[in-house]
Amino acid sequence: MTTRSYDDALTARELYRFFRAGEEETLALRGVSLRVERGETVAVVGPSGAGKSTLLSCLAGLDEPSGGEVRVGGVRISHRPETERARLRARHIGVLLQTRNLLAHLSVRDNIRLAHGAVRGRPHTAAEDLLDQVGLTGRAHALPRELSGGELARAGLAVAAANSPEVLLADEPTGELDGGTERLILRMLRERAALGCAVLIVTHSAEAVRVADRVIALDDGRVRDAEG
Ligand SMILES: Nc1ncnc2c1ncn2[C@@H]1O[C@H](COP(=O)(O)OP(=O)(O)OP(=O)(O)O)[C@@H](O)[C@H]1O
Repeated sequence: MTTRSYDDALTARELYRFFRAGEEETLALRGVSLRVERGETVAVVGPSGAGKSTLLSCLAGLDEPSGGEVRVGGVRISHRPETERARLRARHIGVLLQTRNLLAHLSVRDNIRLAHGAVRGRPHTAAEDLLDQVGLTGRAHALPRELSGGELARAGLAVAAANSPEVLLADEPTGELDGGTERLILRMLRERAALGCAVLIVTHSAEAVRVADRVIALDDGRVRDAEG
């Protein structure tokens, strides 16, 4: 039996995020609180504009919430200088964004190796094993521009998982995949969770929702419902 502790979880408390453009103000997050335990896979769902990507960016420390806080392994990542957030992210968090996360001039394998080198002393999974897990064996030497949308997402996931992060965050990891490849990716994410990772995915996929331990529904910047 695994021992679970509050500090091991990814936690967000009362997150607010306002955007101001000229006269116009958008409240993308209106007091979102959530928690993801080690070993747990959580799916975040909701209509377009609900705040899902904004939430993921705040959880990853890529964006600063206007209010509230985010903790990873008990350590606050929000409301810190960007360099500190980047250091914490490199050490503890793997993130796949909708804009994807590969450097254009490096092959898929070199992108993974770059992620390996980002933090010393962390266990990392060999590039070949990661490519196998995401179904990209044989594409190690490809440049990002030579990959399809679905392949880019899978390569990005391999990079996100390279340093065995405690928290894995992925925005639409299976959005452009056929059924078989989607199941492969969901299995890879579940395996990461089984190794003790806290996995959170933003998704519109019914299959991803089905395999998640828990679903958090966002609507208009608020958590509407939680099941599981
Ligand atoms: N940088 C920004 N500046 C201004 N408004 C923004 C910015 N980023 C997001 N928003 C607004 O915040 C709201 C939430 O956007 P977000 O991208 O988080 O939604 P989403 O649920 O991920 O949508 P989708 O499913 O379409 O990707 C939207 O109204 C969006 O227009």
